[in-house]
Amino acid sequence: MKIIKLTTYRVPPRWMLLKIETDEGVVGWGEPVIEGRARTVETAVQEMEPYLIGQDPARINDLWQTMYRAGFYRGGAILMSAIAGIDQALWDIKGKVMGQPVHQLLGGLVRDRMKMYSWVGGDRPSDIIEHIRTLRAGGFNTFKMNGTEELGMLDTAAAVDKAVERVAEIRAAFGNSIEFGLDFHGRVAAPMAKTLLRELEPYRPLFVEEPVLAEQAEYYPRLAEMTSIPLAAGERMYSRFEFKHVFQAGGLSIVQPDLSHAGGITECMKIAAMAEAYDVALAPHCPLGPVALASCLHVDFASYNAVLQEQSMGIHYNRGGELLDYVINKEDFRITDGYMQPLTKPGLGVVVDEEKVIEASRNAPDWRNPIWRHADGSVAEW
Ligand SMILES: O=C(O)[C@H](O)[C@@H](O)[C@@H](O)[C@H](O)CO
Ligand SMILES: [Mg+2]
Repeated sequence: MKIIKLTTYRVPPRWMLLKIETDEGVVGWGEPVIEGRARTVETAVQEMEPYLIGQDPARINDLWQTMYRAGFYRGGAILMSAIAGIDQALWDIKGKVMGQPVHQLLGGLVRDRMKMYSWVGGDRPSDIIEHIRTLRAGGFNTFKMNGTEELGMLDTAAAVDKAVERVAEIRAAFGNSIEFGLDFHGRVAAPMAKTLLRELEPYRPLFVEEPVLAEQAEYYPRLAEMTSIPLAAGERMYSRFEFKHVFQAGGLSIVQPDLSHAGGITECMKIAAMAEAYDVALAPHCPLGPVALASCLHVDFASYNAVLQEQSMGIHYNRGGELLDYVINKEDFRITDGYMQPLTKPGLGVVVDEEKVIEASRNAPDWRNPIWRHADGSVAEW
């Protein structure tokens, strides 16, 4: 079997789907994308084509290593997202050829169902209580929200109180009947992280995500020393070579590699194994589309230390397109009592509505995240 064609489709709300065709008619789908840089990743996928056309899609490991090493320069958000989506599509092809869901090719199920969580509250966390109530009625009991709005490197007690009050309201409304993670989203600089973590401690969030920016990873162990709140990060780390420094330094209780940013299934399985060796939990990041989510789930169902899975149904980014809009087998993505079952169709288990994808790709908007500014006019981390 040989790879004969790669086609990318940028589609609303902010995703990109990749179709890899073979000379025997087997097709694989991937989701190579960096939110807000879809066109850049699209060019990177096109630049990877010479390594793939005419090659045997079964040789995923060789194709992965060639894409990673052959161009001399390597790593980073763009190239690793391009490799990620291609890798996903190659696993999709392999599963279809072998008539097996990908998790079976990864050693089979390590659990019967996977715990999912849902975003609440949007960019500027508001009316969270109602949002949690609605989602709880649908069976979720684990949530994530932004921990704060924009925050200065040195901000006020009032700004800290505002962030803490929101969390206090949640505990007052729901007690310990729900769990929630707080995503600092890189908005909190090191000087403020300690204060916020200390003030949030009594409310016992399930985790705090990106307590500081990934480029400040050396703070993770120091922050972990001063809080009992589990610290999580990983969506802006792109290979096992980046994660290894974090495992060695310690500080993270949970790693959140993104299956569409960190080299795909092949790489994230290696990151998951490294994490297990350090007793670090796995909670793949996935605010994206169905192929990215399916790829996460196959890794989750084959990884002992997978504890939680993000999914984008109803997320505040999904304007103009929802998680399952391009999926024919929507019933396979049902979430019951906050859990998903394994995807059992051959490959990744996503039956893509290609007509809808092609139609939606005709005038897909170029999604960009908002540019926030502090009161003094300087750019704020979004
Ligand atoms: O935890 C999450 O889902 C992420 O922080 C998410 O909010 C961002 O990755 C966003 O997709 C960037 O455009
Ligand atoms: Mg996040």
